[in-house]
Amino acid sequence: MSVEDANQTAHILTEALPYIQRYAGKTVVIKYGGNAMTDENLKKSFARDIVLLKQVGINPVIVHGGGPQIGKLLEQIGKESKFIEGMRVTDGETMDVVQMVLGGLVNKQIVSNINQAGGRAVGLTGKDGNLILAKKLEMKSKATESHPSEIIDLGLVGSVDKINPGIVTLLDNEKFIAVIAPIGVGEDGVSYNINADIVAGEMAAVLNAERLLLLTNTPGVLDKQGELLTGLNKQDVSRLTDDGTISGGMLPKIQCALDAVEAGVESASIIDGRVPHAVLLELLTDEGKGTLINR
Ligand SMILES: Nc1ncnc2c1ncn2[C@@H]1O[C@H](COP(=O)(O)OP(=O)(O)O)[C@@H](O)[C@H]1O
Ligand SMILES: CC(=O)N[C@@H](CCC(=O)OP(=O)(O)O)C(=O)O
Repeated sequence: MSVEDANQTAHILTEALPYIQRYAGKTVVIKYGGNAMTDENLKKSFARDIVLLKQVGINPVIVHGGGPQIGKLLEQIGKESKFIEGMRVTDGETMDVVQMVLGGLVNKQIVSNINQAGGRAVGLTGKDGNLILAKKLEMKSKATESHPSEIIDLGLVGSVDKINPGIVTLLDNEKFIAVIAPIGVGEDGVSYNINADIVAGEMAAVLNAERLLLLTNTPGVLDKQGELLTGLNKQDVSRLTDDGTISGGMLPKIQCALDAVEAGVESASIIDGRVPHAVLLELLTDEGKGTLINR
């Protein structure tokens, strides 16, 4: 290694120090979106980042999605995916696929990658330890002059009723990393499909997290010209939603980010999970990019 390279490496490591000191002992909730799980190398670098955070005393809690992966299996069994305002319409058969993909394939792959990287991950769904109590989501259509607001039936789509974080805290105390699939359980034992962004936002609020990071497949929230919006508050979001700039999967993402900061999370960031080591860059360097959401 040349002297210049060595200096550069040392510079990067020392740059991380104030960030490590700032976040040591704090919880960071990381939403790992299905769209950010693009290739194997990226998944492995994500896992290494998480292990590194844990190693330096930060407490990462992972909430993952898997929308595209659910869509792929549904397609294989000849079922079409249908979304309304970023939420998957979920009948009984779809719910079985959701549980297989989120609670099984995706969850265990993340757990396995973290463990391969030297960490101690434990996979959970919201059913484990009654972590996520859910109820049926009540979505209403927007009222227009000619149509009053109507209830939209999304089937087995849930909203978070209550989070019992005991199991997550217990795992953290024992130096494990919790990897959570967004499946909730109703009072009657019924399973609900919950948008992963919503679970991540609620989890961050309940755990008093310092940061919420939402990893997705865009550089952040973009304006109508496709330019990155680096900072947004509640008023900006409501304007961008009303004029249609924010739509589809970005709707629950931005809403949960706002809810989390309103509940006391220091800040929420929507970042590009397709960039290798996006988590480390965002948390431990001056290089963090993406959209920062504040109160
Ligand atoms: N203003 C916007 N800026 C960026 N992405 C947007 C915007 N409005 C809608 N989107 C869509 O939201 C998507 C991200 O949400 P989603 O597909 O649910 O991702 P994830 O699987 O990471 O949760 C983007 O890929 C994009 O298609
Ligand atoms: C109700 C609802 O839409 N649930 C989502 C759960 C997975 C998810 O949120 O995955 P991403 O984060 O990858 O989009 C779904 O079925 O796709």
